[in-house]
Order: sequence, then C-alpha cells, then structure tokens
Amino acid sequence: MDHKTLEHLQHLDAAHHLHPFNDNAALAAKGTRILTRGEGCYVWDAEGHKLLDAFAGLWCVNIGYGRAELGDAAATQMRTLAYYNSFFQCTTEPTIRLAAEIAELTPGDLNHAFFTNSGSEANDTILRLVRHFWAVQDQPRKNIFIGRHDGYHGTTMAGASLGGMKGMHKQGGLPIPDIHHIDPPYPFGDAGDMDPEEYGLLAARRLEDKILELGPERVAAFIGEPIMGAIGVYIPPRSYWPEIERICRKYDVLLVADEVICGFGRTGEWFGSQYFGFQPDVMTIAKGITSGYIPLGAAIFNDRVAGVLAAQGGELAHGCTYSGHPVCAAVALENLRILRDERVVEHARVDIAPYLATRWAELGEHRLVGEARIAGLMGALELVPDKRRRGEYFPGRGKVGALCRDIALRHGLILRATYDAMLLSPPLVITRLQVDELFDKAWKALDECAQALGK
Ligand SMILES: Cc1ncc(COP(=O)(O)O)c(CNc2cccc(C(=O)O)c2)c1O
Repeated sequence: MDHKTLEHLQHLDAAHHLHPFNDNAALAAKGTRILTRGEGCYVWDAEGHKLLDAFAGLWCVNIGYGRAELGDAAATQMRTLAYYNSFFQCTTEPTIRLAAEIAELTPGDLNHAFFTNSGSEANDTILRLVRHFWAVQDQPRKNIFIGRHDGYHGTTMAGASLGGMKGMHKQGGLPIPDIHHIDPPYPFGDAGDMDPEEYGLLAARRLEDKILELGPERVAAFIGEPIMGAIGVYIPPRSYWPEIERICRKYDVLLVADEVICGFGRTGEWFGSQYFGFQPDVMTIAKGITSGYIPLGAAIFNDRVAGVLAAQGGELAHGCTYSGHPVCAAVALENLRILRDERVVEHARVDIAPYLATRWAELGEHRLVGEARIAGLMGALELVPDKRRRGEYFPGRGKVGALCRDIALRHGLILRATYDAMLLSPPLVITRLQVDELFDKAWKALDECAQALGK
C-alpha cells in the first residue's frame, strides 16, 4: 500500500472507527496499524512488515491464515443459501451437521448446541438458560453464578459480570445482581512457597467456602476458563479442577467450562476440560471453532440440562437473528474437517507442544523473566525487576509489558502483553523452525527491553 493511501486510511479510521479495548484518542494520534494479508503463521501490515503472529490473531487462528478451503466453503454456501434462520421450526443443513459434529467432539454428554455470534453471547446464553433450568424445577432462587476475580467471559452485561475484571465492572455499573467471584488460581502471584498441588486444593476450596457463605440452595453454577487466558495465562495446578468438580457435584452446582480460548486444540487436547480431566455440565465455545475466519459462538448443554429445558422449559425465549447462521456453520465445518483430517491437534500435542515447552523454558532463563509457564500452545513470561525475588513487580504494572511487546513487534514478532506478562498463543500449525524463529525474536526483544530498563 502506498504511503498516501495508508495515511488517508489512518485518517478515516481516526475520524470514524472506535476500536475495542483501545485508548482511541491515543490511537488516533498515533495512527492505526493496518493488517493486509495472512499466510500460515505470518501476517503482513500495510507497510510491508512480515510478522510472526505468535498470538494467532486473538487466541483464535488455530489452523493458521490463508486456508482457501474456508473461503470456498463460505462462497458455496453464500451462493446457495446465504441466510436463513432457525426460529420458525426450521433450520439449514450446515447448522444441523455442525451441532452433531460438536456433540461428537465434546467430552461426555455435551450433546446440545445453542449457536450465537460470539463467546460473549454464548456466556449470556448460559446465564439465562441455566437460571431458567433451575426456575422450571421450582428453584427460582437457585440463580447465583460464581466466577473468578480476573476471569474473562466476554464484554456483554452478563459476560463482563461473569468475568471478574474490575476495570470492566467500573464501566457500566457491573456486575449485574447475583453474580459473585472468588480469587483465581494464580500460583506465580499467590502460592508463595506452597506445594503446587496443595495450593491447587486451597484455591479450589475457595469455591466451597463461597457456596456455604451464600447457601447451596442459592447457587446455580460455577463458571471458569480451564486456563485463564486474557488475565495472563493462569495455569492451575492439576489438583484444582477435579476438586472444583467434586465441590460442584457435592452441592448440585452446575459446572460451566468457558472454552472460548482453550477449546479446539489450544492446550494440545481438543478441550481444556480434557487437559485437566473434568466433565463440565455446560460449555461455551467460540474462536477456534472457525479459527477466527468468521464469527461463531455456542453454548453446549449436557443431556440433563437440555432434557429439563425441553421437557419443562416451554418455548425458549432466547435467540439471535444469526443463531446457527448457515455460512458461519459451513465455515466451521470446514475448519473442523481440517483440524481432524490433518490431525492438527494430535500433531500439536505430540510434536510441537513439547518442543515449544523446551524453548519457552529457555526464555525463562533470561534475566528479565521471573517465570516461563506453558500448557500445550498457550504460555506466559512474567517480566520482573529481580528474578530472585518472587512476587515483586515493576512499578506502574503493565508499562514494561507494553514496552517489550512494542520491541518484539519491531523484531517482527507479535506477542500479547497483559500487565508485565508476555502471552503466547500461536497457530496450532506452527512448525519447529518457526518456534526457533519465535525464540530468537523473543530473546532479542527481552535483551533490548532489559537494556532499555538499564538491566
Ligand atoms: C474465555 C473467554 N470467554 C469469552 C470471551 C468473549 O468472546 P467474544 O470476544 O467472541 O465475545 C473471550 C474473548 N477473549 C478475548 C477477547 C478480547 C480480548 C482478549 C485479550 O486477551 O485481550 C481476549 C474469552 O477469552
């Protein structure tokens, strides 16, 4: 793109486009980066920079960029039937086939899919339908949801309320009533010298304390990300989720796994609940179901919940115009075919994840890194002022993360920064050679960042 066109587009963007999760005034002054092309694990911007996208867009481009088969699937469906709804006792073939495929892929008896446009809407859906599930069984007061502080479940009123991000609650008077939070499992910042598995049990038992505080007869469900992504890839000890599941079963609290990030291979298993060995009653998905090529989300219910809603729930007063959109469903089916036929998840688990873990641990040797943690193909590097003093952060938490992210970009590497943690989430199709390239660029960025800090 020539410079004149780029400047003109940046001007139009500043004048007319409100970016999500951005300081739009600062961005308008700086001018937005414009991405123009993607291929495999790389994207190019309008100035011709080739960038290794170690964040897969936004946790989502699992099969990598440039897979024309998905565009072909969209075009074919669009030409045949670009849209029809699932409202008036009807639907479309790709929608049916996708619901059946999800039932096959998800663990246990998660056999019933309600389609949405996003992960946020999927979490809105489970809040409404789980409350309805208890109400039609004469327990309308069993309507409280428990989530985690710092959890992320989306940006809608319900999604942001189920999440525990205080900055989001401040904007819009959240959380909405009857949503409570417990502290998350964050070993690096919270476990001190505790044995990791002991810490996992301690963190899980916060849920039992909260249920007993509120009264089991009031608590409808617990929602959590198997690994908390947006806050900084908080990987719980192995003991955490089985204990959460035991507590939920003990008090008949539904267990909701938010698999928007962890789903479709991110951990090396198809789902994060399989990685940690627990069975959700309800699951929400988005991102990897289409590898980000087209918007799609879904709330998946087990036979118990779907059975009660069908038998006693009457007409479900809930749905979006595009629930089960045929073009989105057709693209998702092609995405899942590639994941399955090319054994992307298995290859990621068996070959790439172990190699990535080795190289990621080497980055943990850097003088700026307090902890390098990883599970499957999602990880974090905690940047600290002194790696010998655990739990001590840089002043103005987040500034160093932003600096390191910007330096990495100059080296042609995209990593996300949350506070002073550098987050990793590459396409699942990343090769060993590209992992080496990621390592080299990340090491250079850490060195330059350390030098800028006088370390
Ligand atoms: C666990 C989880 N649940 C729900 C959502 C909401 O999905 P939608 O965005 O499709 O409504 C998400 C989304 N995850 C998300 C969204 C935006 C930014 C970042 C970040 O890490 O900066 C992460 C997510 O990570």
